[in-house]
Amino acid sequence: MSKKFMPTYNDVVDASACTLILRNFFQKLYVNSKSKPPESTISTSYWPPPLGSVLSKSFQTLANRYGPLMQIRAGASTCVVASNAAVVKEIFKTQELNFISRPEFGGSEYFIYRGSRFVTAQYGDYWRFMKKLCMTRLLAAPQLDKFADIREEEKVKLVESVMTCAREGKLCDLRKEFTAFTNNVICRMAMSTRCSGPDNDAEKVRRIGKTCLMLAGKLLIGDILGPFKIFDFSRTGNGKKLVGALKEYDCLVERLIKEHEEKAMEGFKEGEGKDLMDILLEIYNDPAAEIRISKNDIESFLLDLFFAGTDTTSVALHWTTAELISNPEIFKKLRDEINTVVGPNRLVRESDIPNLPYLGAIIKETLRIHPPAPLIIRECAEDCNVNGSFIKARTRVVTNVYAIMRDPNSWANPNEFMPERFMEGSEEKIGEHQMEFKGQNFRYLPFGSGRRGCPGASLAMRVIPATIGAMVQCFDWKIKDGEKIDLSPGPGFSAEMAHPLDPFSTTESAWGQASWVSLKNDSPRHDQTKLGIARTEFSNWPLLNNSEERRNKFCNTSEKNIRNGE
Ligand code: HEM
Repeated sequence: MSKKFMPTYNDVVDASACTLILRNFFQKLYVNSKSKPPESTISTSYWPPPLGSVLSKSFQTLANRYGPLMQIRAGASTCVVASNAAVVKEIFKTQELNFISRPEFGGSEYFIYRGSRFVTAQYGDYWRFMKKLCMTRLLAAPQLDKFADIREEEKVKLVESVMTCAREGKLCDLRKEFTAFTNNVICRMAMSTRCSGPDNDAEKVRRIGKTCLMLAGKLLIGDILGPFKIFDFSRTGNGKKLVGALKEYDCLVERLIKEHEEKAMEGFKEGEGKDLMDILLEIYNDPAAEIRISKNDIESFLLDLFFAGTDTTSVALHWTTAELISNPEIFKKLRDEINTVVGPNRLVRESDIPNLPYLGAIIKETLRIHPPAPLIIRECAEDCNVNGSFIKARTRVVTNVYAIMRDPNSWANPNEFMPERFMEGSEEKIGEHQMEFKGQNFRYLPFGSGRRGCPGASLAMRVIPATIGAMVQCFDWKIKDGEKIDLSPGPGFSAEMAHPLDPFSTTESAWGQASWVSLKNDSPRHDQTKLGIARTEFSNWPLLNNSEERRNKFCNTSEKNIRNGE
């Protein structure tokens, strides 16, 4: 029952010359394929590459037509897409070991750390050793507890930075603030660096990471284009740039490793915490370690943590803020909960999270409706059958988490933001599995599932609620009358908002209403800290559809700020 799909190009937003070439290509492919026998019993569709469309949404639309397990061919690539809880249970649980590896992504040929990368490592001794290390030491609760001060300090700095913008009448670009915050948290935990100081190493890591992700994304599209790789200029342009960025990272981290080794030789002072690089170097130097890791492994692993942990967390913060601004009654209910449990004299702490169920429900609902990793990619090790359909060894299998967490068969009003569904006693009878993040409830998978699931879930579930709680305590957010925040997801693989919250501005009169209290914090480091807790009115910039108009507006304002010496 193999169905064929004639691609329509309505999905393709960028109607460029390239699209015309691709249209011819896909028409030919479609015609040619008519005479070929189907390779499997899975419904097959031939699909244009992702130029401008939201991949997870497009896959969801195709799944409505072709079923919860379908095969998609785009250019030289074939992949199988799973889109409902029952099918995914078979992949993630019943046949877990067969689907535990990840394929190498586009551009991996350019990765100087090839062979030692963790996120794309094949299931084997190295991956098992590193995963166990993550779960039992590096990202386990006792180690996360040791880093609690770092996260607390960075959260206060974030709040202060947004507040400074408000106080000085500057624009506040929330997306940048959240990215710098998550970047600082992970860089400080991993290698004791942050975006400050003369070297500004964390900022360098952020910039390099961003470049690598952008280039790897382009190369991935090159992968999909197959015969049209030539138009991607990857071999001459993006590939070289990627190698360049990775070499820059290599130099930076090698220096940091040297500094860490020198520090270890001197010996740690009492009470001085070890960061992840210190722990990894200990394992590197341990002759009895189960697996001997190299310095290359350490560098590559830290880059993976950075890739996997920074954007996902900041995107979740961004989406949660957008939903709270769009839903003032939910915002008010949350602030009431925080006022009752935490009070007005200190910021929400991670230890408060268990006592703030509505805050927890809001974060869970955000991760359901706007998953920061909407498509999970694995690879099938051996020929097998899933849901009665044959899947060939080495096939890429994409789990469409976005579609699963918006499946009307699993969720009431799936496209509505309703945190109440995650509260105890909810009529949705979500069940206790829903309350944890190991992905054993196969209709709720923001962090994936099983042994290959996200090792950073506990960290994310400490950082996101505490940060959102503090932001809700400190700021009032308002949209200009009659305007709405555009909650559409961004194109391609991205999980970001298509139209990020524009830079915010605040008015004098609103600032005049600010009330001040001092921040009381048990941690001795915060004794001296005075923080203004302000009920500040931020007005969202008009959401302009025209990107030229958006750019002009932003540039004009920046220029004005520069002229004013800000
Ligand atoms: C809201 C935040 C986050 C979300 C939604 C998220 C989501 C995910 C998902 C869906 C996967 C794939 C799981 C699978 O294949 O089943 C994953 C893998 C991974 N995540 Fe996260 N993640 C987040 C934060 C973090 C953080 C903070 C870190 C670490 C600092 C991290 C580190 C990783 C790593 C290393 C992997 C690869 C694991 C492996 O291949 O075995 N993530 N994450």
